[in-house]
Amino acid sequence: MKKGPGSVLVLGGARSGKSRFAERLVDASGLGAVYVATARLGEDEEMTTRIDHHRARRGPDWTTLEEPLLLPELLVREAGGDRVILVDCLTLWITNLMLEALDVEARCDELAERVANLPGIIILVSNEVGMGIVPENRMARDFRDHAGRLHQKLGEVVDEVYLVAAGLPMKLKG
Ligand SMILES: Nc1nc2c(ncn2[C@@H]2O[C@H](COP(=O)(O)OP(=O)(O)OP(=O)(O)O)[C@@H](O)[C@H]2O)c(=O)[nH]1
Repeated sequence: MKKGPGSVLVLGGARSGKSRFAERLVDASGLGAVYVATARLGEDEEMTTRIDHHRARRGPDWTTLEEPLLLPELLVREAGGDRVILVDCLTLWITNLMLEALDVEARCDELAERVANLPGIIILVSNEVGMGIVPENRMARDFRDHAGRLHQKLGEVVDEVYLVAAGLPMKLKG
């Protein structure tokens, strides 16, 4: 990964090892680490346990920010300086926008524009959800489409793209 300004998209399925890979990129940069979680805390016990594991793995050197909705705004505030920002994950952000009935496409356009223009290193983690059969449920189909469209938009503007499967990253761009 570049040490200068740059942006990276890390895609993968559930439990693919994408978060761990993204964290390794941050560690390798040697810069201050900011973890931006889009998950809402306290949704259920199982999620709380997962989050505890993530926090323990990251350790005390990371700054953690939790932002379920206002992600572009947060990046504008936090990007730049001697920090790397890791956003985990975009698919949960899309879910949160959908549950609030917000304009997902407009927010995704804004995110891609910010990522293309902000200083510093930004690493975005997202679930590749489009490879299964077409869901019967309308909301699930919309979600899948939003995620696919956002990944394409970001794929155009970021410097590097990886797809992680079985814990192994495959470089798609950069
Ligand atoms: N609110 C909050 N969420 C967190 C924190 N740390 C991690 N998370 C959330 O945990 C989620 C990722 O956890 P998992 O579901 O275990 O990851 P996964 O995608 O199944 O697995 P991998 O592909 O291996 O990363 C992300 O949505 C994060 O937002 C935290 O400190 N606070």
